[in-house]
Amino acid sequence: MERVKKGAILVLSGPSGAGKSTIINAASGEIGEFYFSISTTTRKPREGEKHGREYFFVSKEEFEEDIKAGNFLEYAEVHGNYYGTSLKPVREALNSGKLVIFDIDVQGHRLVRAKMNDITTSAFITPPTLKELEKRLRDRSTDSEEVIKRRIENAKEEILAVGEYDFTIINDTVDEAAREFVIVAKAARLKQSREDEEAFIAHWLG
Ligand SMILES: Nc1nc2c(ncn2[C@@H]2O[C@H](COP(=O)(O)OP(=O)(O)O)[C@@H](O)[C@H]2O)c(=O)[nH]1
Ligand SMILES: Nc1ncnc2c1ncn2[C@@H]1O[C@H](COP(=O)(O)OP(=O)(O)O)[C@@H](O)[C@H]1O
Repeated sequence: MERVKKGAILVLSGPSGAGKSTIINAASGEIGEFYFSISTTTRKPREGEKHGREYFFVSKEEFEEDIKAGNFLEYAEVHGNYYGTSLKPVREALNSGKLVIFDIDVQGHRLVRAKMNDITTSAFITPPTLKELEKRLRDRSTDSEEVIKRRIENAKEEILAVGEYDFTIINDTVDEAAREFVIVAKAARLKQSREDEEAFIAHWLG
């Protein structure tokens, strides 16, 4: 009997400006094949963002339709907007044995844990200090001062959830944080096939 391979999940969370996108991009060539879950959001696109690449940008009404239809694996309100993970593509990627990477907030992480704990690995990423986070958010120049202030206030809450994650990555330099992310992704892959424990045992027994 062939050992059936099923996918695994890697959740990356951290405050706005932590470096989640930067680290995933920097490490993407080193972590083998993976599926990045593109979320749906009611946030307005930033300059340079493309529908279907960073996010699926929808109206509040469309998002609420999707909630009603049961289309989301999880969703949450973050910094005053809705963000959600569509169930269908994630299910397909997991069924084909892929590592699925989520960039979602601490509420989303709790929901994924509640549903798929046995195949989930998680990492919380943060700059070394709140002060450095503020500096990076301002230097990124993608958000208004009002939006930045809100995100900094939320960061003070989000950091309290750091202990809920398997790993913490301190994003001091991009190179080092990306190297650590590669190790975390390898660890996440070790949870592949855990769903199929019974099939594995049957195969092992011969
Ligand atoms: N729960 C949940 N959170 C999400 C999802 N997509 C993105 N987020 C989180 O929403 C927050 C804001 O994301 P974004 O507006 O892109 O800002 P950024 O973190 O500054 O790049 C981040 O903490 C993301 O991790 C999702 O599908 N579900
Ligand atoms: N190690 C680092 N040192 C300095 N700047 C960084 C570092 N990592 C990321 N940045 C910068 O900080 C900003 C926030 O990073 P980003 O990846 O957009 O964060 P997130 O996706 O978590 O919101 C970006 O302008 C990015 O270029």
